[in-house]
Amino acid sequence: MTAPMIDIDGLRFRYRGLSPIFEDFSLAMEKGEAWSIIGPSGCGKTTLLYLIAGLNHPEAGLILVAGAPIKRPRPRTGLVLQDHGLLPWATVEENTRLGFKIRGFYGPDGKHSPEDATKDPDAEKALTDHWLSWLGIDHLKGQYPGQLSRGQRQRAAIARTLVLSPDLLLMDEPFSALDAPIREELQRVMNRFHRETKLTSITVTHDIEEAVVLGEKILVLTDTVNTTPMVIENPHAGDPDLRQSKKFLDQCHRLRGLLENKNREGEA
Ligand SMILES: Nc1ncnc2c1ncn2[C@@H]1O[C@H](COP(=O)(O)OP(=O)(O)OP(=O)(O)O)[C@@H](O)[C@H]1O
Repeated sequence: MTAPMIDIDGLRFRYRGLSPIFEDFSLAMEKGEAWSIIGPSGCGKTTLLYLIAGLNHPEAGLILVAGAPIKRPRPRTGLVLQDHGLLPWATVEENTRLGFKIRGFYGPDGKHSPEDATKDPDAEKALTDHWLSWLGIDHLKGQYPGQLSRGQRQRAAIARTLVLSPDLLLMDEPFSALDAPIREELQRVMNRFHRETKLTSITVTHDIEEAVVLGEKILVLTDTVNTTPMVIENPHAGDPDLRQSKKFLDQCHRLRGLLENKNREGEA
């Protein structure tokens, strides 16, 4: 059996002076799975994502990613945030290539760039062209972020992450600032991405429909301390016609019920 992509073992975490968010929390996420994380505001969704990203550090327990304990951010983990974070003075193409520049600056040090990375300008150009075109924004590569719609900016941010060939994709509320039709369009893009690449991905969301559309497995967190993880199996995530199906409505209804119960437990 191959090792899980993410193996969380006995995690304890709290911010200084606050009550614990995770206590003896263990969970495995297998290679190739698409996960959603949902839960009430302040329950620790982003905190968990940042722990997996190596931006937060456990007080106790261990988090392994691709078999190695996480002590700091790893170069092969891709992170997409709600606020796309594009450089306003650089074009879409320059923004997309930013990661290559940073990797080129530091060299293959294992921190900013994988230790086996080699500099290959032709490969970098091919990857940039591929992902800009795959995301449908190649015609915008000479534009600046201020000239793009929000959805186009988020596509550029995704391209910038994907050109670096991550083996794990973490997304924190990536589409929450977008209007519903654009958000649904980008969810379809990510469904297609997962079908084609089978990259392990985790999306933090507060949106029940988004959790059901994107996550083959849905982790439900609670705003009291998280101990035993609650995981909902959601095998129909990514089906192109899911939104129109009864399965979708049923799953959203079930998740809404769980979240309401969890909130009530939190208030009790
Ligand atoms: N850097 C920090 N220092 C101290 N407390 C923090 C920090 N970041 C988050 N918190 C607190 O920890 C708790 C969990 O925060 P987190 O951002 O992980 O929640 P979330 O589930 O992602 O919330 P939301 O859905 O509102 O984004 C909250 O009570 C938050 O106020």
